[in-house]
Amino acid sequence: MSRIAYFGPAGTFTEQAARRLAAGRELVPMETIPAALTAVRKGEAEMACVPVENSVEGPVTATLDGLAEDSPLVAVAEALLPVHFTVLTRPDVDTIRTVASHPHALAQVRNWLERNLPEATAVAASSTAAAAVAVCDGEYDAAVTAPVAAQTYPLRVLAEGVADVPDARTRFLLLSPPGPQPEPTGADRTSIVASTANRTGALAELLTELASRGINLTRLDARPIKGNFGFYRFFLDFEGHVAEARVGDALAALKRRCDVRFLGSHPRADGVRATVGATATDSDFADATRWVQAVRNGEQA
Ligand SMILES: O=C(O)C(=O)Cc1ccccc1
Repeated sequence: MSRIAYFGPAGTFTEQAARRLAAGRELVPMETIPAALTAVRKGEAEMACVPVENSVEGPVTATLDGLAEDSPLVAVAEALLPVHFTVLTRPDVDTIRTVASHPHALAQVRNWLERNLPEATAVAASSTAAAAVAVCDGEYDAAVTAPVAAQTYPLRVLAEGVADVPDARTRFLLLSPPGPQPEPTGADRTSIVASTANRTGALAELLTELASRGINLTRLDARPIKGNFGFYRFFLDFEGHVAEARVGDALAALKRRCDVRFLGSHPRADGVRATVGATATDSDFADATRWVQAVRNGEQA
């Protein structure tokens, strides 16, 4: 059976996403996001499941950096999970002085903590489930976790359904080494990372390549290139699939301009169909290519 490495330990939100994306496969928890990616790069797992962005806190930077560096991995599927939290404590604790969780989780329950546990100090843990493990071990008094952690660890539920922003969601990716793409569905997302020269208009030119081909951008993040202060990589997600003419044409144009790494084309979890700009359909591109060929052959002008 193929192994799927996921950002663990058991009881993380990512485990729930991995169960949805890779049902029936062997799921192997990894302590960190880089460790999950490394397991795939070393061939110890076939794929990895990791969080990539959150509707409240934005990008998961360990995932973005991990995708830009080292050997390429591509996203073949994504899951979108609603994120509300459970607060767990040991049955013997009566005063909560410390609350641990993943920084993204702490950021999403800040108001709740201020109102309900104003005396408690928030402590960052590597994941929500790692915080639960630390509470079991007596390191901290409470953990902000995924609901499933209440079934995974012998802890007492202090509060459920905790979320400062009611409709918060996190998107997760299933990553594999480069290989055949999932088939286009009409509701796909393509992701790339581009490093441009640091000069006037460089980013605007990249965006224009997409806009002029009728491609709708869904996310843009900048991350510093480490060891090179003031220089950035740009992570771009946009509607469409590499198999579609407008996307292939845009990727070729970007490749001529700068350093580009393809991070995959896969169906969107929300099923939102791509809006294709007028004159940017596959048949528009095919007609134009045929005309150029005919001109070259001296058959048309
Ligand atoms: O720590 C977890 O459970 C994760 O899977 C990462 C995470 C943290 C906070 C919200 C969503 C995902």
